[in-house]
Amino acid sequence: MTPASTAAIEVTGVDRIFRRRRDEVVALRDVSVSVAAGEFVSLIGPSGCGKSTLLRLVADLDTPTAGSISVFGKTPRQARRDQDYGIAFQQAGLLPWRTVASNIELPLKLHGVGSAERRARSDELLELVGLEDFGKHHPDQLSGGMQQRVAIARALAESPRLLLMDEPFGALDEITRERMQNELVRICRDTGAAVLFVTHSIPEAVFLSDRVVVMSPRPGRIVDIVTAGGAGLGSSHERTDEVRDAAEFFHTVAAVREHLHGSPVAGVRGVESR
Ligand SMILES: Nc1ncnc2c1ncn2[C@@H]1O[C@H](COP(=O)(O)OP(=O)(O)OP(=O)(O)O)[C@@H](O)[C@H]1O
Repeated sequence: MTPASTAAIEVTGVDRIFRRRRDEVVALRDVSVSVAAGEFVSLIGPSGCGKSTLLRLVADLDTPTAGSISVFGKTPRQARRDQDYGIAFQQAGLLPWRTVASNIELPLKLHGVGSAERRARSDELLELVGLEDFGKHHPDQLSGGMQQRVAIARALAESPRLLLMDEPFGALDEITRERMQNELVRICRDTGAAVLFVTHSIPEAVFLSDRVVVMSPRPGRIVDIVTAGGAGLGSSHERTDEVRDAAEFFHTVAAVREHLHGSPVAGVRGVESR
């Protein structure tokens, strides 16, 4: 049993260098960051700064050139075997020939869970993401936002303590996107899952996160970590639509924006300079 104090993710001194013949791309250089159990952390930075690379390393889809990564105190490989995390990426990635319910049940089926238990779990998850009437539909009968909710339900199927999400709402219109953000806040509050979330949207990162990790390009490094809670926005589990109109929200968005553009804001609460 992992002690509750064990971090969900611990990344220490990680480099990822892609080498091909004489070319070398330093995608990540000396990256250290942790995500506590139940914490919501976003990665934000310009295109090509290594956000997806970092997420892929945590998900055991790639290995670091240097440094170490642990997930609940285990190697990423062991965490993957133990189904400690669920993954949701930008494209919902649903199988079109399967119904919504059987898409959600797929990870359980692959791990040998019996059909009655699978059905009970998919009913529960469909309700959680507000799609209880759509289990028998096929993905192409759903809107983009509904498909994303199915993908999130599938990522939650094995009750992971951690979600790895790479721009899951990037393809959605603004209204659906805000609705999905509200849903994700509720789901995280209900399940207590930690999240490592990649996004290009500063307001999305600030709305969802306890901390926003700001990265710089070439080589990808962490330049700042903005603590949204420390900036007066409270825990990520308590965010409601009213937060979007709060002065603290605009102030924190401005702080992240200025750090992205490389000029730290003097006197901003909750900003850890690195
Ligand atoms: N398999 C690979 N082989 C070679 N270079 C790669 C590979 N994967 C990523 N890179 C390079 O590593 C750098 C970081 O890429 P990555 O996809 O992590 O960036 P990102 O911040 O997620 O970008 P975006 O915001 O555009 O999705 C880029 O320069 C990219 O070209």
